[in-house]
Amino acid sequence: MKLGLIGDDFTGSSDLANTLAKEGMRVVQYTGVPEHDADPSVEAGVVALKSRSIPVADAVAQSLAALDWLRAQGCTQFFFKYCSTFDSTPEGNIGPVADALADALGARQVIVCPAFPGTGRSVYQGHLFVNDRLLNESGMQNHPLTPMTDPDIRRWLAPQTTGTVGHVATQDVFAGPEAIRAALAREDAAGHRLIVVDAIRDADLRDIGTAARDLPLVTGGSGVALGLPANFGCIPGTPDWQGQAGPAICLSGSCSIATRAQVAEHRARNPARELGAEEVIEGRLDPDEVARWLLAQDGLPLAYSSADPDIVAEVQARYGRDRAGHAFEEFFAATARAAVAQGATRVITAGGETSGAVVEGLGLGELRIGPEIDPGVPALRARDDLVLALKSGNFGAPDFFDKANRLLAGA
Ligand SMILES: Nc1ncnc2c1ncn2[C@@H]1O[C@H](COP(=O)(O)OP(=O)(O)OP(=O)(O)O)[C@@H](O)[C@H]1O
Ligand SMILES: O=C(O)[C@@H](O)C(=O)CO
Repeated sequence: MKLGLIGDDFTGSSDLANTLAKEGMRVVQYTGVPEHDADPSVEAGVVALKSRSIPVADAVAQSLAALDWLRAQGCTQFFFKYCSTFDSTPEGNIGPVADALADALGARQVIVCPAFPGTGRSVYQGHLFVNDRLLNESGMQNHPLTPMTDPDIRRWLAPQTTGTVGHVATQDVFAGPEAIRAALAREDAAGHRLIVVDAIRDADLRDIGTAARDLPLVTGGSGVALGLPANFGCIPGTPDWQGQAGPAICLSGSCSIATRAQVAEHRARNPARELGAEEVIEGRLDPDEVARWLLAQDGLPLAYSSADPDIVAEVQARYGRDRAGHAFEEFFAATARAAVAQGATRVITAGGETSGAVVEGLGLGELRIGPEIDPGVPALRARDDLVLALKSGNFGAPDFFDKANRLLAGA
């Protein structure tokens, strides 16, 4: 293994694996830290954690355990993947995990770059944009777990790290890899270890990748991984894919804007069942029964709890944010388990936390990466009889569920 990657959620990890696979790396996504060594043919190993919204100390401990395993597999460079919308709170977990990994590796000049132009996320003069909106006006200010209320990544990161935050601005990035290297060295000399790097185009990300060739640790969204495989001599290509026959189900616990639009579009033409917060949280809904309902439908069935921000706020005020979140996640995991036990072979999930709960609930250890469905979302093979698509909240075209199902089926 050459490149060792640690993802703070499962959809984000598959987004990252997708980028590396398209750039020609042989990549596998692991659910948590594996207990065995990797197959020697794997060039890039993505250890998917569910560490974005857990207590800081747990996120740090899990990330360090992942780092130990990746080091033991022979990796020479490491990557910490977080969300392209920099999902975190003033306590963490991006800063503390980046600090801990940098300490363990003795790394300096640690790039911090959430940009992902393919999905509209760019970093300009230290500020994160989603398309033409600043992050804090993009809808992310209403995120149920990590509301993002400041678009200045330097300012948002500052309270999360023990050091000071540096910046490599667009004018240096546009000047190419040598200028980026020089700017990183300048920020290092000024005493900054975590350095926010601007990027607004894929070409910028490739140049940053070239500049990062000898850096032990890079952090960011999947975008900044774009330029890394070339440093290992990889050549872009399309991963192989064998379609999977059998029944499909969709599960959505994401309340993000893109998912809510996808749910509305899907519901208009397919069987869809809304999971009521009261019933789920108070344990009055049976996941086996919901799984039976899903498998009894014609068309592509969807079970969802996706709701508008005012409804989510009411649910959280009544039950508490964590209790509500966990109840839905456990419910989706149990429903997926029951549906697969009853014969489902294609499972499409929306939402990072939701997808993580489902993959863990299904006990899937390794995911092989197939072709891209939409930017940031690959087809995944878990077993000979089970394929998945794990969609990040704000990713995907309006008809994502249908599109994913067609590609997973090999149509
Ligand atoms: N109706 C609801 N009321 C309150 N909380 C909900 C509701 N539906 C889902 N949730 C919770 O909101 C959280 C949504 O997070 P999740 O990561 O799954 O989606 P997302 O944030 O849109 O995706 P991503 O992290 O990929 O951007 C989960 O913890 C989920 O259980
Ligand atoms: O980077 C992104 O936006 C996604 O991969 C993600 O992590 C959303 O949960």
